[in-house]
Parts: sequence; structure tokens; C-alpha cells
Amino acid sequence: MKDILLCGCQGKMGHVVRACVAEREDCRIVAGVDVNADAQADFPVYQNAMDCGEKVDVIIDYSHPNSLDGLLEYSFAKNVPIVLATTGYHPDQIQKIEEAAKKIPIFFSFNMSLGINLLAELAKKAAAFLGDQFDIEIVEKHHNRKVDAPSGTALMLADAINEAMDNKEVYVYDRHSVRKKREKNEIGISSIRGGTIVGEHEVIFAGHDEIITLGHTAMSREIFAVGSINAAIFMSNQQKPGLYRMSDLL
Ligand SMILES: NC(=O)C1=CN([C@@H]2O[C@H](COP(=O)(O)OP(=O)(O)OC[C@H]3O[C@@H](n4cnc5c(N)ncnc54)[C@H](OP(=O)(O)O)[C@@H]3O)[C@@H](O)[C@H]2O)C=CC1
Ligand SMILES: O=C(O)C1=N[C@H](C(=O)O)C[C@H](O)C1
Repeated sequence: MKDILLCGCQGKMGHVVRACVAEREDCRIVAGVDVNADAQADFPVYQNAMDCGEKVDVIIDYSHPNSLDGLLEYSFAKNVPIVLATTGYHPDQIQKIEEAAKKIPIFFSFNMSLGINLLAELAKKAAAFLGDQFDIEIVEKHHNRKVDAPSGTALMLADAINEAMDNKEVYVYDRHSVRKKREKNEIGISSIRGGTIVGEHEVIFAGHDEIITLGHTAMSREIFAVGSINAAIFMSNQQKPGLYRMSDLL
């Protein structure tokens, strides 16, 4: 039985992770961290991870970039692996995560679903085949409660494509402010926010008179929750520091 500390336990993903863990026999949530420490939970909830005195085998984080320092401090102090699922980090914070992974095991993925990770592989292949001749655009759609844009997943897909193209692409997020034609080496990234859309990502390869679209639609938040719980069980058995990815789970 693995003991989980869940950061962001009072949020949308926090509630779905709680429901999924309740169905399993290999893990349980022993404590939570959330800025809303007063809201109801059947485990103790702290505002700061360092206040948690329960025995913890692994942390799952679906919260906000602001929680990063407190989680790393706790993880260093107690030598507990972390599954980081939060998005919207500043590039300096991503560097901090990479540095921290030299001391502790960190699982880091902007998307915990199996399907998106396959999409990234397919997009890489398509980019290697078509990328120099086709224009590449990524469109992501999410619910109206999402605070960060573009989605972490859109950036992850862009990075995968860019890697397949020798990292020579430039990301363009906003076309309204500059009146000029698209350059060949651009990956355009566009965000749509509305209603209760769980998460949709499309990678469009637009060529002369032909278009190839690769896409993924998340039908529920459960796919992310299950992915992160499986990652947490895996990470609870990792002693070696390092940055672990979805590919380590497959
Ligand atoms: N990797 C993946 O597969 C997925 C990643 N995500 C990411 O997970 C994150 C959470 O998503 P979601 O559950 O929808 O968001 P919510 O806003 O619903 O939940 C986040 C929770 O964390 C709380 N919180 C905010 N700041 C802190 C902090 N500094 N320390 C502790 N808790 C804090 C929020 O409180 P308050 O509401 O008061 O701000 C809220 O209760 C987002 O970054 C999202 O993009 C989401 C789905 C899948
Ligand atoms: O905020 C969300 O909801 C999601 N965020 C992640 C992202 O930013 O990529 C993953 C998923 O699409 C849902």
C-alpha cells in the first residue's frame, strides 16, 4: 500500500484523483496540500507541504506553479519522489525542476494520458517526413476555468516536433499583433477556451492542396488521474534521482 500526498487536492483534478484512488487497493491518500486547507477532505489538508507529518511514499501535484518551491523543499527534506502534473511553469522553474531531478526522482509530464504520448510520437514522425514542406500549426481547446495558455501539452507537442526538425523551429503564439506572412520555420500555437472542454489537441500539417491532421480528445479527467496514479506507484519504487517521463512507464 503506497501513501500519497496530493497537492491541489481541493481542485478539479484533485477531486478526480481522490475518486480514482478510492477505487484502488494499492494506494491511499494520507494527506493533502492546498491553499484551500479548510475545505472538506477525509485526510488532513495543509497549506504547506512542510507541515505534513504523515508518512508519505510519493507526492502527486495538480495545483499551480506557485506550489513548486514548497514541494521541492519537502521532497528534499524527506527524500520523497514527486509526480509533477501541473502546467504553466516559467522557463526558470522548468530549469529548477531539471536541477532538482539531479537530487530526487521526479516524474514530469504536461499530459498524463497514454493517447497524447502516442500523438507526440506520431507528430514527430510526420514532422520528420513532411516538416520542411508543410506548415505546422497546433490548436488546443480547454474549459473556461483553465488559467494557463497555451496548454502544457501544446508546448510538449511543439517540443517533440521541434526535436524531430533539429530544433530549428520558432514558436508563434499570437498573430494578431504583427501583420506579416507566416515564415516557413514557424510552429503556430493557438488556444481556445470555453465551456467544459476537457482537453483537445490538434497538430495540423498544411501543405499545398493537402492537409494532414493528427488529434487527441480527452473525454474525461480520469485518463489523466489514472496516468498520474500509475506514475506515482512506479515512482514510489524509484530510489535513483532523475527526470522520469511517460516513456519510462510504457
Ligand atoms: N499533466 C496532466 O495530465 C494534467 C495537468 N493539469 C494541470 O494541473 C493543474 C491543476 O488543474 P485543475 O485541477 O484543473 O485546477 P484547479 O484550479 O481546479 O485546482 C488546483 C488546486 O490547487 C490550488 N492551489 C493554487 N495554488 C496553490 C499553491 N500554491 N499550493 C497548493 N495549492 C494551490 C487551487 O486553489 P484555488 O482554486 O484557490 O486557486 C485548487 O484548489 C493545472 O496546471 C493543469 O493544467 C490538469 C489536467 C491534466
Ligand atoms: O488544465 C487542464 O485541464 C489540462 N491541462 C493540461 C495541459 O495544460 O496540457 C493537460 C490537459 O490537457 C488538461
